[in-house]
Amino acid sequence: MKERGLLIVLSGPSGVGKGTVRKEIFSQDDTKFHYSISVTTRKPRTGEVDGIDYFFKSREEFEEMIENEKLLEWAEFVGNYYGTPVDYVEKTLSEGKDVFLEIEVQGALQVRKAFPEGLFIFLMPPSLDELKNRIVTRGTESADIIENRLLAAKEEILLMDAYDYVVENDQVNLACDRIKAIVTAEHCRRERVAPRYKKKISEVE
Ligand SMILES: Nc1ncnc2c1ncn2[C@@H]1O[C@H](COP(=O)(O)OP(=O)(O)OP(=O)(O)O)[C@@H](O)[C@H]1O
Ligand SMILES: Nc1nc2c(ncn2[C@@H]2O[C@H](COP(=O)(O)O)[C@@H](O)[C@H]2O)c(=O)[nH]1
Repeated sequence: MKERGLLIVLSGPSGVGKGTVRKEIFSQDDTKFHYSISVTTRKPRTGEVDGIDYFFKSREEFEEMIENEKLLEWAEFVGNYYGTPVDYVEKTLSEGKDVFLEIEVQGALQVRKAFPEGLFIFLMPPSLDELKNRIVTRGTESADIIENRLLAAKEEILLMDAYDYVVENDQVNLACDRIKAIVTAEHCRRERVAPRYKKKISEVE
């Protein structure tokens, strides 16, 4: 039977740079991760494409997916539903490929329960002032939604201890390198390299 892939979960407060870091990682030639496209009831932002950025659904459609157990996890975040289609994750992992989720904290904690063997990374802003600066500068949300996302961020940051790693996103390229190094180390630790070395050691003994 094929060895299952690694489930990598990148989470953190709104505006910290999860999407930016994820896109940078996926733009690099050596990336072998498979991005799980989420489902949301949020309206598309300018430039966002259905089936690439998200699968955009109505609330009724989303609730039907919950009802039919089509989601690995889901959360209502500042007025919209977000969720991870379970079939894609299961199929891709069973093909031995690594799956990359970019999700908020409530969802990540649900995935932790379903996949305790996953790799959970929390992306941290250099400061709360910088987080606010980033989300305001992005210019995609109204002032009241920004306020609510920043309020949520304060609660979310308190949960960082539930993650395996905390990575600071001070500079995009550095955050990407840190995440890629963590995944490589995790592969070595888990199954790829470690058993080979264990075998070599037992041969010496
Ligand atoms: N290291 C960085 N330094 C400066 N600006 C950054 C950095 N990383 C991301 N940004 C900027 O911060 C803003 C928010 O980034 P991004 O949309 O990737 O955040 P996010 O965590 O995915 O947000 P959300 O959870 O709301 O989708 C963007 O304008 C992005 O260009
Ligand atoms: N629990 C989940 N959270 C998700 C998922 N896809 C995205 N997200 C997170 O929602 C917030 C808001 O996203 P935005 O695109 O409206 O800015 C952000 O933290 C995303 O990471 C998901 O499938 N499940």
